[in-house]
Amino acid sequence: MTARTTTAATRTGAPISIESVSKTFGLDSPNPFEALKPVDMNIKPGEFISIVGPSGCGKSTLMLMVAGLLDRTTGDIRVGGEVVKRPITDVGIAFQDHLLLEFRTAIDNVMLQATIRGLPEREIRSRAEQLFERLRLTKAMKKYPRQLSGGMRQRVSLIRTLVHNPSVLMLDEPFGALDALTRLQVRTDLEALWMERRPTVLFITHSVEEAVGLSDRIFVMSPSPGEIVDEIVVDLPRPRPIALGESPEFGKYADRIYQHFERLGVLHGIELPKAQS
Ligand SMILES: Nc1ncnc2c1ncn2[C@@H]1O[C@H](COP(=O)(O)OP(=O)(O)OP(=O)(O)O)[C@@H](O)[C@H]1O
Repeated sequence: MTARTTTAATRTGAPISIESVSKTFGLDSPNPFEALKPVDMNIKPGEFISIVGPSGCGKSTLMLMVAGLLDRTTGDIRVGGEVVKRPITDVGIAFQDHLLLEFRTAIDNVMLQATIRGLPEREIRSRAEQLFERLRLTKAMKKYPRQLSGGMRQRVSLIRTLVHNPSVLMLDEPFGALDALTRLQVRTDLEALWMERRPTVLFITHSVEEAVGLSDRIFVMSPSPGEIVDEIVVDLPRPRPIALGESPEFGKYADRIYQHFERLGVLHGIELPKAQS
């Protein structure tokens, strides 16, 4: 797939279609391992999708296949209408580990996107500076990662993921290592940034609260080998409040996901919150 040539201002989210995509590792070995059963998803341009499921169910495997970083065993994946055959370029990817280079300042870490992708440096620097300001991180721009808190580092990583204004964002547990308060802050920042330009987002999380707080649609996966057991449309207004967990609407969505986890043996002996009507 070639990088799109549209300017940052005009780019919008790309549709993603996933048809009967499965993954078995070590097919040629004596002990092949089925990590993912066939999965189907149709993601609309600019949609915010979460995938929730227990550890090891194949969430990251699916994301890596959509990004073209891992071969699929069966099925078809299209991003922006093009079949994924190699790593896609019009994408921003963030993982739980912020992966900032220690010997580069925050702004220089972000500017790596321009260097690696051969993008116009002035345009990207100006957008980077706007994003630092937007996330109240202007003072952190010239600091090195070791001089920043964990939450600041993760937000710098988010800026690096977004600075080239990709059509698709793939976020694999990006808040996993953060404390609860910082998670709330980064979640709010992510929703606000997404609402400005609406890239298509694939968000992987263990957190039911984050999935409901951020998504247009949630795909719930079974334990390994993973398959999709439910698809939930989250019909809540945006921006969503920080204290969403206290609202009855939130309770209904969260309850539905927890019921799956209980039925599938992921949760045992836990008193589930009763959805209020
Ligand atoms: N390269 C590989 N070779 C063999 N098995 C692998 C490989 N990569 C992943 N797996 C296995 O596939 C399964 C799914 O892994 P994956 O990382 O996709 O799960 P996950 O749902 O993202 O888990 P977590 O939430 O813990 O990050 C796991 O059992 C994992 O050990």
